[in-house]
Amino acid sequence: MHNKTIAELAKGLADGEFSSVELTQHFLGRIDALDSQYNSFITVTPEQALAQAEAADATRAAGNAKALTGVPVAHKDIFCTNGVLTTCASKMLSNFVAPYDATVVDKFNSAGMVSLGKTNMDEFAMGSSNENSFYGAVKNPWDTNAVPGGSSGGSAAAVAARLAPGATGTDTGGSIRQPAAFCGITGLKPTYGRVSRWGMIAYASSLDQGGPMARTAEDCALLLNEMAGFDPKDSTSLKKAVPDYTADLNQPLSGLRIGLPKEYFGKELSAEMSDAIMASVKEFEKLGATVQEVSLPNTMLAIPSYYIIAPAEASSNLSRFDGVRYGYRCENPENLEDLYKRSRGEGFGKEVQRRILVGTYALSEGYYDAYYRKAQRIRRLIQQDFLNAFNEVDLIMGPTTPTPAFDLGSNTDDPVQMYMEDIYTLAVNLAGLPGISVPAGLVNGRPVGLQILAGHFKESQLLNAAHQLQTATNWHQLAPSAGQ
Ligand SMILES: NC(=O)C[C@H](N)C(=O)O
Repeated sequence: MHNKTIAELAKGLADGEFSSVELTQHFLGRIDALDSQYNSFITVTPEQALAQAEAADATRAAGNAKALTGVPVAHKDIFCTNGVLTTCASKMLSNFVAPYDATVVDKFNSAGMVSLGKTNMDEFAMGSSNENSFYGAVKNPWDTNAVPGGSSGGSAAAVAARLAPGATGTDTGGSIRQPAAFCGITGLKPTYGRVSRWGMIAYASSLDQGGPMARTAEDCALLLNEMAGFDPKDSTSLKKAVPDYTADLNQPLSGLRIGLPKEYFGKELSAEMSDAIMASVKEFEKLGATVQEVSLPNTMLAIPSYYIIAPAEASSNLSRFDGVRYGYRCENPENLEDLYKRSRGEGFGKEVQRRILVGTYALSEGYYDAYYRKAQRIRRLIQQDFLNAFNEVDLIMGPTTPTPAFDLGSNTDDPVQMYMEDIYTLAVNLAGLPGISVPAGLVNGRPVGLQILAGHFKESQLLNAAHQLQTATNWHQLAPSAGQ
């Protein structure tokens, strides 16, 4: 059962091949038996999952099932879940039981879906390797010496190891796409404003966006159908009708214009990586697409710009964790200042503290113009680069990451090297665009991802291209031995 896609599971449920309770028990059993190897879950909720599964089976028996009723998934532990521990992988929130559901969680529940539990992540979504978790690093199911990517590393590892058929993720600078690439699954970052951020613990509010992670583009389309839509509780969610994302999956690709940014194929990309990506591009040519070079001249500025803007917003968002209202509180504070200092000093991990310091500095008087304002101006130029390119082509393609998954511990002493991992993903968030990472084969035995980008709100086009690739090739079916 665990090797079936969400589309196949939905069909199996509809055809009465198995019940949601059976399916849910099967995945809970796998988590129990296998997750000690990967550490992909922070919290597993078997009782709630089985209650939801029973309710789903009853709904189906009454003839009221919807498309994904009874399908189990996992939620990144950044989404608030009513009555369930919601930690953001931080000691700061290690005692926080959310009193309400995030809109995304609520939508999944209303669709009759089952939540297996909450997945591990980099603390407050800050990281590219899932090594910054208070609950310990997540291991890549393809090779437990390798990182799964971050920050949605638990979601990616759980899906790759077949512990859940799909999961939610969030992407501020690559956090869905990069772990999807490292774990050999498919992950979609929607257009900024497409999915509600309400109840998704804020990191950098002008960049954060939730999205689906699953094994196939078709499954991502099914999940996005349930996630997307206007939410009056999120002022940045957009009032725009949600199409059926599965409707265009089989559109032919003849005449599709693909742009390859020359900046994405520079010397930081190895020949093996480039060959893997070009093999996918060749498949699109066979499907009738044309390929041309495009330029995104400000690509290299995405890293310095993002790593000012994201920490600046984080320093403001994370000021709410003060040891007073909720979350971790230090023992025996001497006075209010001591309470703030020690609660935050003890409750936040190193990388989170680094970003709060960088962000506070960048926003401080005298430095604001030199850093924050400048970063925002660069952001505008980066967005313009994409708009110019999309005048010439329909989709942009390139690698999701410069390398396959690196070894655990290999970048932890060098934050700048870790930030460099995000070179191809950050600009997409700065521009608010949608992007998808799809499996594109293996390099040195570890998965690599092809990133496909489209104009604002063109998720259907991305999913169509990704699905056609997955119809013509079988890279998305490769499984780590753990998943067999
Ligand atoms: N949150 C993300 O999208 C990951 C990115 N590497 C960051 O640390 O900001």
